[in-house]
Amino acid sequence: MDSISMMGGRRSPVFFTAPSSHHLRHTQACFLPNGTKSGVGDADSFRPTVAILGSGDFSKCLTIRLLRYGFHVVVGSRNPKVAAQSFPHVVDVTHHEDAVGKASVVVLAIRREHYSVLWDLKHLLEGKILVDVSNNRRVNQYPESNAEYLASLLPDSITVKGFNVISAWAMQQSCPKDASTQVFICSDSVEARQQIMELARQLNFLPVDMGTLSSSRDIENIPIQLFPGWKGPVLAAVALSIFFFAYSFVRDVIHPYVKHKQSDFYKIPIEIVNRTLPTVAITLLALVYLAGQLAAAHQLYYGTKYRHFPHWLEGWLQSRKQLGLLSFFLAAVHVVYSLCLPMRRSERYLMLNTAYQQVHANVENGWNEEEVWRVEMYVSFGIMSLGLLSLLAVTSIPSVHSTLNWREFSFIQTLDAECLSLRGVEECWRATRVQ
Ligand SMILES: NC(=O)C1=CN([C@@H]2O[C@H](COP(=O)(O)OP(=O)(O)OC[C@H]3O[C@@H](n4cnc5c(N)ncnc54)[C@H](OP(=O)(O)O)[C@@H]3O)[C@@H](O)[C@H]2O)C=CC1
Ligand SMILES: [Cu+2]
Repeated sequence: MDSISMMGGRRSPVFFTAPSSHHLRHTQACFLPNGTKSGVGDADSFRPTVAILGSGDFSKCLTIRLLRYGFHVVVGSRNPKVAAQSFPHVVDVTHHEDAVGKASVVVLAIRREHYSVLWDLKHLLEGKILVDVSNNRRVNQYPESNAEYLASLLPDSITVKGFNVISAWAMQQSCPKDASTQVFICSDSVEARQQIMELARQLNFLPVDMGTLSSSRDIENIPIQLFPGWKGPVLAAVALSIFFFAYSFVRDVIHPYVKHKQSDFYKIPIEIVNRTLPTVAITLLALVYLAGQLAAAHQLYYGTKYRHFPHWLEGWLQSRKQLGLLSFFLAAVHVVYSLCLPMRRSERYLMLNTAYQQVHANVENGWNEEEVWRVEMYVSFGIMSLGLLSLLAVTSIPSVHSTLNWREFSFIQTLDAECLSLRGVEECWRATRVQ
Protein backbone atom coordinates (compact mmCIF):
# COMPACT_ATOMS: atom_id res chain seq x y z
CA MET A 1 0.00 0.00 0.00
CA ASP A 2 1.12 3.49 -0.72
CA SER A 3 1.92 5.70 2.12
CA ILE A 4 2.45 9.38 2.50
CA SER A 5 6.11 9.53 3.20
CA MET A 6 7.71 11.87 5.59
CA MET A 7 11.14 13.10 4.90
CA GLY A 8 13.43 15.45 6.70
CA GLY A 9 15.61 17.14 4.14
CA ARG A 10 17.64 20.10 5.32
CA ARG A 11 14.76 21.60 7.23
CA SER A 12 13.70 19.82 10.33
CA PRO A 13 10.14 18.60 9.97
CA VAL A 14 7.83 20.74 12.05
CA PHE A 15 4.77 18.79 11.15
CA PHE A 16 2.98 15.99 12.81
CA THR A 17 4.32 12.46 12.72
CA ALA A 18 1.57 9.95 13.22
CA PRO A 19 2.52 7.23 15.67
CA SER A 20 1.87 3.72 14.52
CA SER A 21 -1.45 2.18 15.40
CA HIS A 22 -3.24 -0.99 14.50
CA HIS A 23 -5.51 1.07 12.31
CA LEU A 24 -3.02 3.37 10.72
CA ARG A 25 -0.76 1.14 8.75
CA HIS A 26 1.66 3.89 7.91
CA THR A 27 4.15 4.36 10.59
CA GLN A 28 5.12 7.76 9.32
CA ALA A 29 2.25 9.42 7.63
CA CYS A 30 2.81 13.12 7.20
CA PHE A 31 2.34 16.08 5.01
CA LEU A 32 5.13 18.29 3.85
CA PRO A 33 4.89 22.00 4.28
CA ASN A 34 4.64 23.99 1.12
CA GLY A 35 7.90 24.43 -0.68
CA THR A 36 9.96 22.05 1.44
CA LYS A 37 12.68 20.70 -0.79
CA SER A 38 14.23 17.35 -0.46
CA GLY A 39 17.90 17.12 0.34
CA VAL A 40 18.22 13.91 -1.58
CA GLY A 41 16.78 12.97 -4.92
CA ASP A 42 13.87 14.53 -6.69
CA ALA A 43 11.56 16.52 -4.46
CA ASP A 44 8.62 15.71 -6.68
CA SER A 45 8.68 12.04 -5.92
CA PHE A 46 8.33 12.77 -2.18
CA ARG A 47 5.31 14.94 -2.50
CA PRO A 48 2.46 13.58 -0.43
CA THR A 49 -0.50 12.33 -2.40
CA VAL A 50 -4.14 12.95 -1.61
CA ALA A 51 -6.91 11.12 -3.44
CA ILE A 52 -10.23 12.81 -4.08
CA LEU A 53 -13.27 10.82 -5.17
CA GLY A 54 -15.74 12.79 -7.28
CA SER A 55 -14.99 15.50 -9.81
CA GLY A 56 -17.54 18.18 -8.90
CA ASP A 57 -17.01 21.78 -7.80
CA PHE A 58 -15.64 20.91 -4.39
CA SER A 59 -13.21 18.39 -5.84
CA LYS A 60 -11.90 20.93 -8.37
CA CYS A 61 -11.38 23.67 -5.83
CA LEU A 62 -9.75 21.37 -3.29
CA THR A 63 -7.44 20.06 -6.02
CA ILE A 64 -6.30 23.58 -6.87
CA ARG A 65 -5.67 24.30 -3.22
CA LEU A 66 -3.71 21.09 -2.69
CA LEU A 67 -1.60 21.72 -5.79
CA ARG A 68 -0.86 25.27 -4.65
CA TYR A 69 0.51 23.96 -1.34
CA GLY A 70 2.68 21.32 -2.93
CA PHE A 71 0.63 18.13 -2.83
CA HIS A 72 0.08 15.51 -5.49
CA VAL A 73 -3.56 14.98 -6.31
CA VAL A 74 -5.18 11.95 -7.80
CA VAL A 75 -8.87 12.27 -8.64
CA GLY A 76 -11.18 9.26 -8.86
CA SER A 77 -14.12 9.61 -11.21
CA ARG A 78 -16.75 7.37 -12.76
CA ASN A 79 -15.78 8.87 -16.07
CA PRO A 80 -12.10 9.89 -15.91
CA LYS A 81 -11.82 10.92 -19.58
CA VAL A 82 -14.55 13.52 -19.32
CA ALA A 83 -13.56 14.64 -15.83
CA ALA A 84 -9.89 15.10 -16.79
CA GLN A 85 -10.85 18.01 -19.05
CA SER A 86 -11.75 20.19 -16.11
CA PHE A 87 -8.59 19.52 -14.07
CA PRO A 88 -5.04 20.84 -14.58
CA HIS A 89 -2.74 18.50 -16.53
CA VAL A 90 -0.61 17.63 -13.51
CA VAL A 91 -3.60 16.00 -11.84
CA ASP A 92 -3.97 12.29 -12.26
CA VAL A 93 -7.64 11.71 -13.09
CA THR A 94 -8.43 8.03 -13.01
CA HIS A 95 -10.95 5.40 -11.91
CA HIS A 96 -12.03 5.12 -8.29
CA GLU A 97 -10.06 1.90 -7.61
CA ASP A 98 -6.88 3.30 -9.08
CA ALA A 99 -7.15 6.59 -7.20
CA VAL A 100 -7.78 4.92 -3.86
CA GLY A 101 -4.76 2.68 -4.36
CA LYS A 102 -2.43 5.66 -4.80
CA ALA A 103 -3.01 7.47 -1.52
CA SER A 104 -3.61 6.80 2.13
CA VAL A 105 -5.83 9.82 2.59
CA VAL A 106 -9.02 9.80 0.52
CA VAL A 107 -11.31 12.82 0.42
CA LEU A 108 -14.89 11.97 -0.53
CA ALA A 109 -16.17 14.82 -2.67
CA ILE A 110 -19.42 13.05 -3.49
CA ARG A 111 -22.80 13.43 -1.89
CA ARG A 112 -24.03 11.15 0.87
CA GLU A 113 -26.71 9.73 -1.41
CA HIS A 114 -23.94 8.23 -3.56
CA TYR A 115 -21.84 6.68 -0.80
CA SER A 116 -23.05 3.26 -1.96
CA VAL A 117 -20.36 3.35 -4.70
CA LEU A 118 -17.81 2.99 -1.89
CA TRP A 119 -19.10 -0.47 -1.13
CA ASP A 120 -17.17 -1.91 -4.10
CA LEU A 121 -14.01 -0.20 -2.85
CA LYS A 122 -14.36 -1.54 0.67
CA HIS A 123 -11.30 -3.80 0.56
CA LEU A 124 -9.17 -1.06 -1.04
CA LEU A 125 -10.18 1.50 1.58
CA GLU A 126 -9.26 -0.69 4.55
CA GLY A 127 -7.04 1.17 7.01
CA LYS A 128 -7.15 4.40 5.00
CA ILE A 129 -8.28 7.74 6.23
CA LEU A 130 -11.56 8.81 4.64
CA VAL A 131 -12.32 12.51 4.88
CA ASP A 132 -16.04 13.19 4.78
CA VAL A 133 -16.66 16.75 3.55
CA SER A 134 -20.37 16.39 2.85
CA ASN A 135 -23.16 18.73 3.87
CA ASN A 136 -26.90 18.26 4.05
CA ARG A 137 -29.70 20.45 2.81
CA ARG A 138 -31.56 20.67 6.12
CA VAL A 139 -30.58 20.68 9.79
CA ASN A 140 -30.64 17.10 11.17
CA GLN A 141 -31.79 15.74 7.79
CA TYR A 142 -30.85 12.12 8.59
CA PRO A 143 -31.05 10.22 11.88
CA GLU A 144 -27.25 9.87 11.96
CA SER A 145 -24.66 12.29 10.62
CA ASN A 146 -23.15 11.65 7.19
CA ALA A 147 -19.77 10.88 8.74
CA GLU A 148 -21.29 8.35 11.19
CA TYR A 149 -23.16 6.77 8.32
CA LEU A 150 -19.90 6.49 6.37
CA ALA A 151 -18.14 4.98 9.39
CA SER A 152 -20.87 2.35 9.73
CA LEU A 153 -20.65 1.62 6.00
CA LEU A 154 -16.87 1.18 6.09
CA PRO A 155 -15.89 0.13 9.62
CA ASP A 156 -12.39 -0.93 8.53
CA SER A 157 -11.49 2.55 7.34
CA ILE A 158 -10.90 5.58 9.54
CA THR A 159 -13.51 8.27 9.06
CA VAL A 160 -12.62 11.92 9.69
CA LYS A 161 -15.11 14.75 9.35
CA GLY A 162 -13.81 18.07 8.11
CA PHE A 163 -13.68 20.88 5.53
CA ASN A 164 -17.48 20.93 5.08
CA VAL A 165 -17.70 24.50 6.41
CA ILE A 166 -15.42 25.74 3.61
CA SER A 167 -17.31 26.57 0.45
CA ALA A 168 -15.81 25.64 -2.90
CA TRP A 169 -15.32 29.37 -3.50
CA ALA A 170 -13.47 29.95 -0.21
CA MET A 171 -11.33 26.92 -0.99
CA GLN A 172 -9.90 28.77 -3.97
CA GLN A 173 -8.93 31.89 -2.02
CA SER A 174 -5.30 31.72 -1.07
CA CYS A 175 -5.38 33.84 2.07
CA PRO A 176 -8.83 34.65 3.44
CA LYS A 177 -8.23 36.21 6.87
CA ASP A 178 -11.63 35.87 8.48
CA ALA A 179 -13.56 33.05 10.14
CA SER A 180 -13.88 31.33 6.76
CA THR A 181 -10.46 29.79 7.38
CA GLN A 182 -11.69 27.74 10.33
CA VAL A 183 -12.04 24.03 9.70
CA PHE A 184 -13.77 21.85 12.30
CA ILE A 185 -12.35 18.35 12.46
CA CYS A 186 -13.46 15.27 14.37
CA SER A 187 -12.72 11.56 14.35
CA ASP A 188 -12.69 8.60 16.69
CA SER A 189 -9.03 8.05 15.82
CA VAL A 190 -6.80 10.58 17.51
CA GLU A 191 -3.94 9.99 15.07
CA ALA A 192 -6.12 10.39 12.00
CA ARG A 193 -7.66 13.53 13.46
CA GLN A 194 -4.22 15.01 14.13
CA GLN A 195 -3.10 14.12 10.65
CA ILE A 196 -6.04 15.81 8.93
CA MET A 197 -5.61 18.82 11.21
CA GLU A 198 -2.02 19.02 10.03
CA LEU A 199 -3.21 18.77 6.44
CA ALA A 200 -5.63 21.64 7.10
CA ARG A 201 -2.84 23.69 8.65
CA GLN A 202 -0.63 23.11 5.64
CA LEU A 203 -3.42 24.26 3.36
CA ASN A 204 -3.44 27.53 5.35
CA PHE A 205 -6.65 26.79 7.25
CA LEU A 206 -7.18 26.99 11.00
CA PRO A 207 -8.09 23.51 12.24
CA VAL A 208 -10.35 23.25 15.29
CA ASP A 209 -10.26 19.93 17.15
CA MET A 210 -13.86 18.87 17.78
CA GLY A 211 -13.09 15.51 19.38
CA THR A 212 -14.80 12.27 18.49
CA LEU A 213 -16.96 11.51 15.48
CA SER A 214 -20.13 12.12 17.50
CA SER A 215 -19.44 15.86 17.00
CA SER A 216 -19.93 15.42 13.26
CA ARG A 217 -23.65 16.15 13.57
CA ASP A 218 -22.93 19.59 15.00
CA ILE A 219 -20.22 20.20 12.41
CA GLU A 220 -22.62 19.27 9.60
CA ASN A 221 -25.23 21.65 10.94
CA ILE A 222 -22.85 24.64 11.01
CA PRO A 223 -23.06 25.65 7.31
CA ILE A 224 -26.86 25.32 7.09
CA GLN A 225 -27.86 27.12 10.24
CA LEU A 226 -29.49 30.47 9.59
CA PHE A 227 -28.54 32.94 12.32
CA PRO A 228 -28.94 30.53 15.24
CA GLY A 229 -29.78 32.39 18.42
CA TRP A 230 -31.47 35.27 16.59
CA LYS A 231 -34.93 33.77 16.17
CA GLY A 232 -36.23 34.55 19.67
CA PRO A 233 -34.80 38.11 19.90
CA VAL A 234 -36.05 39.01 16.40
CA LEU A 235 -39.51 37.64 17.23
CA ALA A 236 -39.51 39.64 20.47
CA ALA A 237 -38.49 42.80 18.58
CA VAL A 238 -41.19 42.28 15.94
CA ALA A 239 -43.90 41.59 18.52
CA LEU A 240 -42.92 44.65 20.59
CA SER A 241 -42.79 46.82 17.45
CA ILE A 242 -46.29 45.77 16.42
CA PHE A 243 -47.61 46.41 19.91
CA PHE A 244 -46.05 49.85 20.38
CA PHE A 245 -46.83 50.91 16.82
CA ALA A 246 -50.50 50.00 17.31
CA TYR A 247 -50.53 51.80 20.66
CA SER A 248 -49.03 55.03 19.21
CA PHE A 249 -51.30 54.82 16.20
CA VAL A 250 -54.41 54.62 18.32
CA ARG A 251 -53.21 57.28 20.75
CA ASP A 252 -51.82 59.85 18.31
CA VAL A 253 -53.89 59.30 15.16
CA ILE A 254 -57.16 57.50 15.85
CA HIS A 255 -57.97 59.22 19.13
CA PRO A 256 -57.62 62.86 17.81
CA TYR A 257 -59.58 61.83 14.72
CA VAL A 258 -62.49 60.36 16.65
CA LYS A 259 -62.53 63.06 19.29
CA HIS A 260 -61.79 66.25 17.34
CA LYS A 261 -62.15 65.07 13.72
CA GLN A 262 -58.49 66.06 13.34
CA SER A 263 -56.73 64.18 10.52
CA ASP A 264 -53.20 63.31 11.66
CA PHE A 265 -52.68 60.36 9.35
CA TYR A 266 -49.58 62.01 7.89
CA LYS A 267 -47.82 61.06 11.15
CA ILE A 268 -47.83 57.33 10.33
CA PRO A 269 -44.64 56.98 8.22
CA ILE A 270 -42.28 59.04 10.35
CA GLU A 271 -43.64 60.19 13.68
CA ILE A 272 -45.37 56.99 14.70
CA VAL A 273 -42.47 54.87 13.49
CA ASN A 274 -40.01 57.13 15.30
CA ARG A 275 -42.04 56.81 18.47
CA THR A 276 -42.06 53.01 18.16
CA LEU A 277 -38.30 52.63 17.55
CA PRO A 278 -36.92 54.02 20.85
CA THR A 279 -39.65 52.35 22.88
CA VAL A 280 -38.82 48.94 21.44
CA ALA A 281 -35.08 49.64 21.79
CA ILE A 282 -35.36 50.52 25.47
CA THR A 283 -37.66 47.56 26.16
CA LEU A 284 -35.17 45.18 24.51
CA LEU A 285 -32.34 46.67 26.55
CA ALA A 286 -34.43 46.20 29.68
CA LEU A 287 -34.97 42.56 28.69
CA VAL A 288 -31.17 42.11 28.59
CA TYR A 289 -30.90 43.10 32.24
CA LEU A 290 -34.14 41.50 33.36
CA ALA A 291 -32.81 38.04 32.39
CA GLY A 292 -29.79 38.50 34.68
CA GLN A 293 -32.03 39.70 37.52
CA LEU A 294 -34.35 36.72 37.14
CA ALA A 295 -31.37 34.37 37.15
CA ALA A 296 -30.12 35.97 40.37
CA ALA A 297 -33.59 35.70 41.91
CA HIS A 298 -33.74 32.02 40.91
CA GLN A 299 -30.41 31.35 42.63
CA LEU A 300 -31.47 33.21 45.76
CA TYR A 301 -34.78 31.38 45.88
CA TYR A 302 -33.20 27.93 45.68
CA GLY A 303 -30.20 28.99 47.76
CA THR A 304 -27.72 27.47 45.30
CA LYS A 305 -26.08 28.30 42.01
CA TYR A 306 -25.73 24.66 41.05
CA ARG A 307 -29.35 24.21 40.08
CA HIS A 308 -30.25 24.42 36.39
CA PHE A 309 -32.24 27.39 35.23
CA PRO A 310 -35.57 26.62 33.59
CA HIS A 311 -35.34 26.06 29.83
CA TRP A 312 -36.91 29.39 28.90
CA LEU A 313 -34.60 31.36 31.19
CA GLU A 314 -31.56 29.53 29.84
CA GLY A 315 -32.56 30.51 26.30
CA TRP A 316 -33.26 34.08 27.38
CA LEU A 317 -29.85 34.39 29.08
CA GLN A 318 -28.16 33.09 25.95
CA SER A 319 -29.87 35.63 23.69
CA ARG A 320 -28.88 38.72 25.69
CA LYS A 321 -26.19 39.67 23.19
CA GLN A 322 -28.64 39.53 20.28
CA LEU A 323 -31.23 41.52 22.26
CA GLY A 324 -28.59 44.16 23.02
CA LEU A 325 -27.50 44.39 19.39
CA LEU A 326 -31.10 44.71 18.18
CA SER A 327 -31.64 47.44 20.74
CA PHE A 328 -28.55 49.26 19.40
CA PHE A 329 -29.75 48.87 15.82
CA LEU A 330 -33.20 50.31 16.60
CA ALA A 331 -31.69 53.17 18.60
CA ALA A 332 -29.38 54.01 15.67
CA VAL A 333 -32.32 54.04 13.24
CA HIS A 334 -34.22 56.25 15.70
CA VAL A 335 -31.33 58.74 15.59
CA VAL A 336 -31.47 58.90 11.79
CA TYR A 337 -35.25 59.39 11.85
CA SER A 338 -34.94 62.12 14.48
CA LEU A 339 -32.27 63.97 12.49
CA CYS A 340 -34.60 63.97 9.49
CA LEU A 341 -37.63 65.33 11.38
CA PRO A 342 -37.02 69.03 10.48
CA MET A 343 -36.71 68.16 6.78
CA ARG A 344 -40.38 67.37 6.46
CA ARG A 345 -42.84 69.60 4.65
CA SER A 346 -45.34 69.13 7.51
CA GLU A 347 -42.81 70.55 9.97
CA ARG A 348 -42.37 73.66 7.82
CA TYR A 349 -46.14 74.26 7.56
CA LEU A 350 -46.52 73.81 11.29
CA MET A 351 -43.72 76.30 11.91
CA LEU A 352 -45.21 78.86 9.51
CA ASN A 353 -48.63 78.45 11.11
CA THR A 354 -47.18 78.95 14.56
CA ALA A 355 -45.31 82.05 13.33
CA TYR A 356 -48.50 83.43 11.82
CA GLN A 357 -50.45 82.81 15.03
CA GLN A 358 -47.69 84.53 16.98
CA VAL A 359 -47.86 87.58 14.73
CA HIS A 360 -51.63 87.49 14.97
CA ALA A 361 -51.48 87.40 18.77
CA ASN A 362 -48.94 90.23 18.61
CA VAL A 363 -46.27 88.27 20.49
CA GLU A 364 -42.80 89.52 19.58
CA ASN A 365 -40.66 86.90 21.30
CA GLY A 366 -42.00 83.33 21.58
CA TRP A 367 -38.98 82.02 23.53
CA ASN A 368 -40.12 79.50 26.15
CA GLU A 369 -37.27 78.88 28.59
CA GLU A 370 -38.76 75.70 30.04
CA GLU A 371 -39.42 74.17 26.64
CA VAL A 372 -35.92 75.07 25.47
CA TRP A 373 -34.29 73.35 28.46
CA ARG A 374 -36.50 70.32 28.12
CA VAL A 375 -35.48 69.72 24.50
CA GLU A 376 -31.79 70.46 25.13
CA MET A 377 -31.70 67.88 27.93
CA TYR A 378 -33.73 65.40 25.94
CA VAL A 379 -31.34 65.51 22.99
CA SER A 380 -28.29 65.39 25.25
CA PHE A 381 -29.54 62.27 27.09
CA GLY A 382 -30.35 60.68 23.75
CA ILE A 383 -26.83 61.24 22.40
CA MET A 384 -25.18 60.02 25.59
CA SER A 385 -27.25 56.87 25.80
CA LEU A 386 -26.54 56.05 22.16
CA GLY A 387 -22.83 56.51 22.87
CA LEU A 388 -22.99 54.04 25.76
CA LEU A 389 -25.05 51.61 23.74
CA SER A 390 -22.42 51.76 20.95
CA LEU A 391 -19.87 50.71 23.54
CA LEU A 392 -21.93 47.62 24.30
CA ALA A 393 -22.20 46.86 20.59
CA VAL A 394 -18.46 47.30 20.00
CA THR A 395 -17.48 45.11 22.96
CA SER A 396 -19.73 42.35 21.66
CA ILE A 397 -17.44 41.96 18.62
CA PRO A 398 -15.46 38.78 19.43
CA SER A 399 -12.03 40.30 18.71
CA VAL A 400 -12.75 43.25 21.04
CA HIS A 401 -14.43 41.09 23.67
CA SER A 402 -11.41 38.81 23.91
CA THR A 403 -9.14 41.76 24.78
CA LEU A 404 -11.18 42.60 27.91
CA ASN A 405 -10.66 40.92 31.25
CA TRP A 406 -13.61 40.07 33.49
CA ARG A 407 -13.42 43.30 35.49
CA GLU A 408 -13.31 45.49 32.39
CA PHE A 409 -16.23 43.61 30.93
CA SER A 410 -18.40 44.07 34.03
CA PHE A 411 -17.44 47.77 34.07
CA ILE A 412 -18.83 48.19 30.57
CA GLN A 413 -21.92 46.24 31.57
CA THR A 414 -22.47 48.70 34.42
CA LEU A 415 -22.05 51.61 32.00
CA ASP A 416 -24.75 50.08 29.90
CA ALA A 417 -27.07 49.80 32.84
CA GLU A 418 -26.48 53.57 33.15
CA CYS A 419 -27.40 53.85 29.51
CA LEU A 420 -30.67 52.10 30.26
CA SER A 421 -31.51 54.61 32.99
CA LEU A 422 -30.43 57.52 30.76
CA ARG A 423 -32.71 56.28 28.05
CA GLY A 424 -35.45 55.95 30.59
CA VAL A 425 -34.93 59.59 31.55
CA GLU A 426 -34.86 60.55 27.88
CA GLU A 427 -38.11 58.83 27.11
CA CYS A 428 -39.83 60.19 30.22
CA TRP A 429 -38.70 63.64 29.17
CA ARG A 430 -40.14 63.13 25.75
CA ALA A 431 -43.37 61.80 27.22
CA THR A 432 -43.82 64.90 29.37
CA ARG A 433 -43.19 67.06 26.30
CA VAL A 434 -45.77 65.22 24.23
CA GLN A 435 -48.46 65.55 26.87
N1 LIG B 1 -19.72 22.81 -3.41
C1 LIG B 1 -19.43 23.30 -2.22
O1 LIG B 1 -19.27 24.53 -2.06
C2 LIG B 1 -19.26 22.39 -1.05
C3 LIG B 1 -19.52 21.04 -1.14
N2 LIG B 1 -19.35 20.21 -0.05
C4 LIG B 1 -19.64 18.79 -0.14
O2 LIG B 1 -18.75 18.21 -1.09
C5 LIG B 1 -19.40 17.13 -1.75
C6 LIG B 1 -19.31 17.36 -3.25
O3 LIG B 1 -19.95 18.59 -3.54
P1 LIG B 1 -19.96 19.21 -5.01
O4 LIG B 1 -18.64 19.03 -5.62
O5 LIG B 1 -20.53 20.54 -4.91
O6 LIG B 1 -21.03 18.25 -5.69
P2 LIG B 1 -21.26 17.97 -7.24
O7 LIG B 1 -22.64 17.50 -7.37
O8 LIG B 1 -20.78 19.13 -8.04
O9 LIG B 1 -20.24 16.79 -7.54
C7 LIG B 1 -20.37 15.55 -6.93
C8 LIG B 1 -19.53 14.53 -7.71
O10 LIG B 1 -19.98 13.27 -7.27
C9 LIG B 1 -19.89 12.35 -8.33
N3 LIG B 1 -21.17 11.67 -8.47
C10 LIG B 1 -22.34 12.17 -8.90
N4 LIG B 1 -23.30 11.24 -8.92
C11 LIG B 1 -22.72 10.10 -8.50
C12 LIG B 1 -23.20 8.78 -8.31
N5 LIG B 1 -24.46 8.42 -8.57
N6 LIG B 1 -22.33 7.88 -7.85
C13 LIG B 1 -21.03 8.22 -7.60
N7 LIG B 1 -20.54 9.45 -7.77
C14 LIG B 1 -21.37 10.37 -8.22
C15 LIG B 1 -19.60 13.10 -9.61
O11 LIG B 1 -18.25 12.87 -9.94
P3 LIG B 1 -17.86 11.87 -11.17
O12 LIG B 1 -18.85 12.11 -12.27
O13 LIG B 1 -16.49 12.27 -11.53
O14 LIG B 1 -17.94 10.49 -10.61
C16 LIG B 1 -19.78 14.55 -9.20
O15 LIG B 1 -18.90 15.40 -9.85
C17 LIG B 1 -20.84 17.11 -1.25
O16 LIG B 1 -20.98 16.11 -0.27
C18 LIG B 1 -21.02 18.46 -0.65
O17 LIG B 1 -21.95 18.44 0.41
C19 LIG B 1 -18.90 20.71 1.13
C20 LIG B 1 -18.64 22.04 1.29
C21 LIG B 1 -18.83 22.98 0.23
CU1 LIG C 1 -34.97 59.43 21.45
